[in-house]
Amino acid sequence: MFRMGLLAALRSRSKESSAIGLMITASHNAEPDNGVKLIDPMGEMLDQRWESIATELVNVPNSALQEQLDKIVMFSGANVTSPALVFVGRDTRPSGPHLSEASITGVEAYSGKVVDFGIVSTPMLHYFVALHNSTQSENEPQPDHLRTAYFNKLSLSFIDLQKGQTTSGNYSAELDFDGANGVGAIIMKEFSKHIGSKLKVNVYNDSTDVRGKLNYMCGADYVKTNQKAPEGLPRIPNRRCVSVDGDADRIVYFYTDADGKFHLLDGDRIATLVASYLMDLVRESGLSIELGLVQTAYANGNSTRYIAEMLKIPVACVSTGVKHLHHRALDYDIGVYFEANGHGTIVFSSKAKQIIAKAVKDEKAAMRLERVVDVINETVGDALSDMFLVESILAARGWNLSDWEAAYTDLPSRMLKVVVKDRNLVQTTDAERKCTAPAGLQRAIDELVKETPYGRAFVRPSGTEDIVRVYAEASTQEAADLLATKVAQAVFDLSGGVGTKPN
Ligand SMILES: CC(=O)N[C@H]1[C@@H](OP(=O)(O)O)O[C@H](CO)[C@@H](O)[C@@H]1O
Ligand SMILES: [Mg+2]
Repeated sequence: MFRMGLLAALRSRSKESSAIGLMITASHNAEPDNGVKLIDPMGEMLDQRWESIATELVNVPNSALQEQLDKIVMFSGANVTSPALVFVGRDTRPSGPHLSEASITGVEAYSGKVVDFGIVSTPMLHYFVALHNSTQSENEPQPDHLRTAYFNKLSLSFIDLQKGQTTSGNYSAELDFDGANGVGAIIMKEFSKHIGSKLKVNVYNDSTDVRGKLNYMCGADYVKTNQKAPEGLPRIPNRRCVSVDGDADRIVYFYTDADGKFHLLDGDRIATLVASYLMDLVRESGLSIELGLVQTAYANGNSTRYIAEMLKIPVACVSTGVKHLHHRALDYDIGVYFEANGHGTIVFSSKAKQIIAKAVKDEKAAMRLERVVDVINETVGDALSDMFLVESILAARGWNLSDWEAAYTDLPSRMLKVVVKDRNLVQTTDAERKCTAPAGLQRAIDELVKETPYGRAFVRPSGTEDIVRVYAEASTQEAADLLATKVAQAVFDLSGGVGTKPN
């Protein structure tokens, strides 16, 4: 953390002293885990070329630290005598204050200036960085002003989007919120003060309970991975529920029906809901704006078919990781991107924003489009901002969750992990949908998929854990489970599996 403080100060200097963000969080992972996310001046993720620089910097021995820093200075052309500014934030982990202190010490050791925001969500810090650099870069940073701007931006546009709703239909303005015992719960309670009666949000898993550990048996990742409701929420039949993750950049919706069956509405569902709504607004307002959607290979096959065949919206598939989705989404006038796990947002080109702003005077649909631009945190996926948008769309359509779910039926799927000696032995191409190494693995997968109706499967090395991930889908859950297991066995046999063979 200390060295990431140094690096953030250096990065600021390499970017004309713009503010750089340093967020201490391990997101959806277990409470004892830790991590750090660096944020570039426009609020985007750290430039990919700096990822390896960061990795090298944390791994050199103390004796080589200065020399390594000098190398980065040379590479980046940073002027070491110019000012540096770093915005620091952290999630609610018990390790946070200590790690935050270490990173602040790093920035200050390199004569950088720190603004410490304390506990914030990851998307908030992204937004603060972007807003400061784009509007206030000449002035002293104003933390309170930035915070207020964030809450106002989202809540005022949400309130506006709720105005003039004619019919509520099956929509009810109340939901149960699983805060994962993290910062999402704190932020949601703050928002409730701003949005008042527009939406009643019952916040659970807000870590007031001493047993409430971050992400433990709750949160968006738990719900998505286990395909079941989190602990800590009442089981009210058909109640609309949401779960966010530990740093509130992911969100999924779910409900339990009257028969006790669990229904998940994940990132794919949010993407299709948002894209179809935006498409309607664009068509209604007659604007010439090109809309596109970006997914990864983990998107359910039926969501992709629905987007391409029913919505007739162009859909692209890219490698896992938000940085890839975000980058590709920038190719469209309006780019909607979501990972199946619920991390995503919308990006609007400046051309799209101009066209919308011009049309606002005489077009109701354009006016709503403009409000959508405002309710969205374009810098990165933001659970709260995404929730406000989904709520506005459900209200406008008069939908409950089963109305939303009726658009298409998910194909049953299964995800497995395989521990191997060296995950880098597995190499992929075609947005990770095919593997090129080890020899014979792709042929084995192809054979297994051929035997499975509606079968699809792929494997890839995780970018965040030392494992190979297996994904399979098929027309039935049994078939998806079987396909995933057989593919996992092939990975185990051909890529140096460790421990017991998947069964
Ligand atoms: C299948 C899956 O959910 N993978 C996650 C996970 O990446 P892996 O590279 O699969 O470990 O963590 C990433 C960071 O949170 C997230 O962007 C991504 O979607
Ligand atoms: Mg997260």
